[in-house]
Amino acid sequence: MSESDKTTQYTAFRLAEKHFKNRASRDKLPSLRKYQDTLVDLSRPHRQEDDPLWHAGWWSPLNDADVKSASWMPWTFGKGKERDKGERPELSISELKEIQLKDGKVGWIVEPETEPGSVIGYEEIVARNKSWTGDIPSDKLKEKTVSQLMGEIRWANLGWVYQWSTKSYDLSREIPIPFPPELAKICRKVSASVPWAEVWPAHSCGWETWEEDYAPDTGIVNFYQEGQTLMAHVDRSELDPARPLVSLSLGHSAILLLGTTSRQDPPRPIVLRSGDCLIMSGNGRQAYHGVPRILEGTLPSHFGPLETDTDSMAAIKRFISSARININARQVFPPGFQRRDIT
Ligand SMILES: O=C(O)CCC(=O)C(=O)O
Ligand SMILES: [Fe+2]
Repeated sequence: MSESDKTTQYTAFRLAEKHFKNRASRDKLPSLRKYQDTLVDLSRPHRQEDDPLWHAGWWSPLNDADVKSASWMPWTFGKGKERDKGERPELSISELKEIQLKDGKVGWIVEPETEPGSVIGYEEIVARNKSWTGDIPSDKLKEKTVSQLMGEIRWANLGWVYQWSTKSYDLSREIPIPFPPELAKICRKVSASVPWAEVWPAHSCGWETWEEDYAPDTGIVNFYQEGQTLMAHVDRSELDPARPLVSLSLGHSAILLLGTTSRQDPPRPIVLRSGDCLIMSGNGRQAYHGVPRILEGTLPSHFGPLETDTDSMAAIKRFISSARININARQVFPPGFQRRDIT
């Protein structure tokens, strides 16, 4: 089978995943050239020197290993230090709508082509969640030390217990793991800072009440070691298909691919740095998305160890030194719905 036959078997989403996943060129981040027209880089710092991505050489022509054409070379005009690293091109995000957030910060609206999701309804979601069987550890598993497990942990639950393999919540338990009130406060504050009428001027997807009643009750904390990925998916196990999902990034930067309702459409790469916040809401909740790459060498310097670190802070910093953490807060039960007896 020829190379071109092989590539036509893949969806556009899969091809983008393969591009960003590719670690064949050691110490080289994937080239951005193919995607630069659509790349969203949320918090482009004013000084490149302050940007761990720049330090990691993301913008360097040396990282264009997979591109043979020499016709695109904004790099060649770099001076001094910049010549070594490559100059960061002015990537345009001008086609994105910029919004003034109520807390004075700036946000951007990315509109994937998606249809509104249908309200699944309590019965269906309960039926779906009934298929949750819990995790039965295989008896072939060997004992592991805590540090071995720390390298393997993929996610933890806050609130209702979520199982990635079945994409369902365990609603059989009466009381979920408590959702940390401080985290709920942060997520509510983030959501309240969004002028929703400007985000959804032509749709009513329920945003009119979010300022009062958005209250995340569940969070998935995803842990990614360098080299680990999250495949394309849509999160649709929550009762309301449109309510905000607040996603916070910590540690290494990552590429999140944001597609449409079809995997056949090419996704848009979004750089998520430590501290970035992505909110998925309304129709946007129906978009395929995934994380094909943790960008090595991009840990902000403030995660470096300090003499004064407590033991727990030192352990956290050791973990994050090769990892990214994503906190993904959702509201499973909108107002008026509660877990009913489903047994
Ligand atoms: O890691 C991320 O940024 C995305 C995680 C995600 O899509 C999810 O938890 O549903
Ligand atoms: Fe997701």
